[in-house]
Amino acid sequence: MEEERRSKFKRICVFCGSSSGKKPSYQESATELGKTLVEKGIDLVYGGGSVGLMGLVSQAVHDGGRHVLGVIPRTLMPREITGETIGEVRAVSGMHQRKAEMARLADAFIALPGGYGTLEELLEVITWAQLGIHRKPEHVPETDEITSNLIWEDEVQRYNYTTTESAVLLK
Ligand SMILES: C/C(=C\CNc1ncnc2c1ncn2[C@@H]1O[C@H](COP(=O)(O)O)[C@@H](O)[C@H]1O)CO
Repeated sequence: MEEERRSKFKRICVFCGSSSGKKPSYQESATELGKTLVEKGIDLVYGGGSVGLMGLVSQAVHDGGRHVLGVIPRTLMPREITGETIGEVRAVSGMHQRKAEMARLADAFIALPGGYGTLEELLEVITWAQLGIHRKPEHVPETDEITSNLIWEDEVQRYNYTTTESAVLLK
């Protein structure tokens, strides 16, 4: 029974807002996602720190006893920027190295609501998947009205700026 609940993914990367936002259901789903990762025996890699939705997901994973790895550019390390860090922290030289490291370490990616940073991170891993640089799945929950509205899949596909195969990369 325990085995059945286990996921094939060992470590998932979560992209999400460094702000909590003002929609309580988004905050609740961040904590819920953290708990789901714990139930399925999945570790977390993320942008580090305890601010916003990032803090809620990572706290739930950490509280549940799974490994949390935050990848933080040295320039963002001061506590007033990222908040208290939990779990393991890996300092990297910059934003590009952070994204490369998160992508390398994760088996799959989930994006929760967020701003430009979240969207940029998500679009990069989708683009890399489209180019065949990796074959790791990306997922945006349907309840996320922000990101799912911004991923204009239907339009991009309608005007032939992506293939049918690439349009379904986002599951
Ligand atoms: C700008 C301020 C705090 C930012 N602190 C961050 N700490 C850690 N990681 C961050 C931070 N800001 C962006 N990130 C990365 O981008 C994603 C969130 O960006 P968004 O624009 O908030 O959606 C997240 O996944 C991180 O990897 C002080 O106000």
